[in-house]
Amino acid sequence: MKSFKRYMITSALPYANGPVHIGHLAGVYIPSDIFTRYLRAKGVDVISVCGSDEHGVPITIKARQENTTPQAIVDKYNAIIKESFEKFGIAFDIYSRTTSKVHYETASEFFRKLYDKGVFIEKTTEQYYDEEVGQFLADRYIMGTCPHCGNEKAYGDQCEKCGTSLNPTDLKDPKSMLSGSKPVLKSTKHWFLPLDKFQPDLEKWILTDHKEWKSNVYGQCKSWFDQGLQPRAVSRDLDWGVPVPVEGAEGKVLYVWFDAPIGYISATKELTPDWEKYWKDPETRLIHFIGKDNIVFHCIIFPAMLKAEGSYILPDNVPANEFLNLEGDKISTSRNWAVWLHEYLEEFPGKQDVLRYVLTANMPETKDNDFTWKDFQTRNNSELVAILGNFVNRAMVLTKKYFDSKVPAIKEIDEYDRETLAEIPKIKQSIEKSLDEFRFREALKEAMSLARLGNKYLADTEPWKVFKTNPDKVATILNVSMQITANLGILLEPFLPFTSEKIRNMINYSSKSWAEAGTDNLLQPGHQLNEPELLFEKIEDDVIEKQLNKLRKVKEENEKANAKVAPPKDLVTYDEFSKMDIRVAKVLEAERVPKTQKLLKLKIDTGLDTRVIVSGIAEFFEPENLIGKQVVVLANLEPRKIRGIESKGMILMAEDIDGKLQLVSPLGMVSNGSTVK
Ligand SMILES: Nc1ncnc2c1ncn2[C@@H]1O[C@H](COP(=O)(O)OP(=O)(O)OP(=O)(O)O)[C@@H](O)[C@H]1O
Ligand SMILES: [Zn+2]
Repeated sequence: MKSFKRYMITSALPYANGPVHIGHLAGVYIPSDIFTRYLRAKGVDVISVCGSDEHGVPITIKARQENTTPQAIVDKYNAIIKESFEKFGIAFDIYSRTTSKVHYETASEFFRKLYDKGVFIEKTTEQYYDEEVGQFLADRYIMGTCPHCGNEKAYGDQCEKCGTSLNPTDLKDPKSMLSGSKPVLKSTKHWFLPLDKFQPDLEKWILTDHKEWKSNVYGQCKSWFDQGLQPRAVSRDLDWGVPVPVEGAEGKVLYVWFDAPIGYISATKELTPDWEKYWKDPETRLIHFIGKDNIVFHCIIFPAMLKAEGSYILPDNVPANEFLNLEGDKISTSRNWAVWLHEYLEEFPGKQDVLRYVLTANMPETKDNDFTWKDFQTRNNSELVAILGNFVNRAMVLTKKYFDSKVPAIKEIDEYDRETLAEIPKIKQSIEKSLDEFRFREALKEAMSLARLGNKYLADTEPWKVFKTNPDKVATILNVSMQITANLGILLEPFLPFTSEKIRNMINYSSKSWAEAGTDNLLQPGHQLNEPELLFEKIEDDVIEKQLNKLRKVKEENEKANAKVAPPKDLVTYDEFSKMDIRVAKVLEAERVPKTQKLLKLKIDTGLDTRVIVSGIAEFFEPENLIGKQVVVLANLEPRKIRGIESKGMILMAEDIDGKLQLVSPLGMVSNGSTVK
């Protein structure tokens, strides 16, 4: 790898329309923090910046909903987010915000420079305009009927029911969300960044020159290139954001994804007058930490902007993570399905490192991953308490008991002691190798293997049994144990900064310099230790149960909020109803239709005959559980071929509001073929 003089680390700017949750930490801020702390411990010249992303439409919508101003919304969440990061030890050099004065100037100048160089394409397009309010409507401000699925609450950019991405003009019966009126099309001018022109350069830069990037990142970039890059509008008709700094752009602001990444530069500018060195000197290694939904912005759009500007370096790596889920469901701010950091801090005071540990151990590095409270408890109790905490505590307490808290000198040393000490530099090396490759889970595992080593060493050597007969042996054992403890104090620092500090305080060794770790004589004989202190405590079942109950409540509330009974249908005559031949039938055989997810093939006895019905219920029933059950069927439905199988009739089901199906069956025994009327 090319060697660099300094590092510029950025972490995705959290969007200031809500607090931060465990997904944010696991996806972006913990990896960024581990990496930064590691570099600092090595004495590398590094700056790490972040800040709140405070523009864009969702913030204006939230302000409108809460009857307040966008500024009030971002002030509130910026403060909460900033404090959560500080308390979790996420050690940015600066946490800024995109509403800062420096940012307005920087983003404005950046746009202006590209404009003056003639980079942009100017295009006039037709866009929806709300005549009552006198404002162009952002895609998210338009609601209408989805042309694909008929959902009446589809947005101008996407139908959240069927997932199709839309243009506002695709919607049937569009309505302005500002006034409820029908919007009209009106022409408006915008500036587009011609990404297609940058494609050859970007493609070579990533696909040829950065084959070492994580495969999830590389793969996503490749698929963007394969589709072919298109010009992208970088301005919006909106009154919240950085005004487009050119004539004739009144009422227009920079697109939030044009403005946000420039926030990294502005934050650096606020931090140091030396900022240009970190952004423009090719000897700086620029690294963006982000989650997977931000890949295109950091690997394609922002680099295109930087290239167009001309004086900036491009990122050397973008080690994006996949997503963290919570108890099997996608984390969601709007559905309150999250573990919020500010709440965790109140409910688990002093346990920041436990969460840091669990989130690192489960980091969604190569695929989406799940956070569960049960796993949180297990990792705390059987790893942090039983291994790391137990080892350090034993080493400290025994040294206090036998040697008055002074590190004893090695007297006699055997093969096992030597082998144990020889592991220390090896473990340090593997941690480094993993960190250098952004494999944080692996790195943490290696660091913990040092604690495991110590724990096993003490269990095997049993100094508490040996002291009476051979105190010299015990001196050696505890010297070895204290060397391991001291190494843990340094090597754990990037991962568990609070615990590492506690260890270093206990052993009276303040340096966390990475260079010092990896040796077997960090603590000299006679070195005075401080009082032992417990590092972790057991987490009991009731604590976990409380968290699970909290989530259950959220689920129930969401279900209630979404509960919607299907609308009534038109009236039918008795004649129409009586045409339906509805019968009780018994399931004789049931099997899955091969190569399908949803279909079951059922053989049933209708009393009239034995026949086959294909039913789309495989997601809800195991075939063997249906056999022998009485069901209700519409017997005279026209036969239909499904997957080559003739299906005669339909099994009736009750569909719950969440889409789950239940069989309909007579309450008492009746014979097959009984009619339902
Ligand atoms: N569940 C998650 N797992 C991993 N990374 C995440 C997760 N949620 C958000 N991120 C990442 O955190 C960074 C900041 O997120 P941002 O504030 O933009 O929120 P978001 O993606 O809108 O999330 P949310 O909808 O939950 O608020 C982004 O890089 C994003 O990819
Ligand atoms: Zn739809």
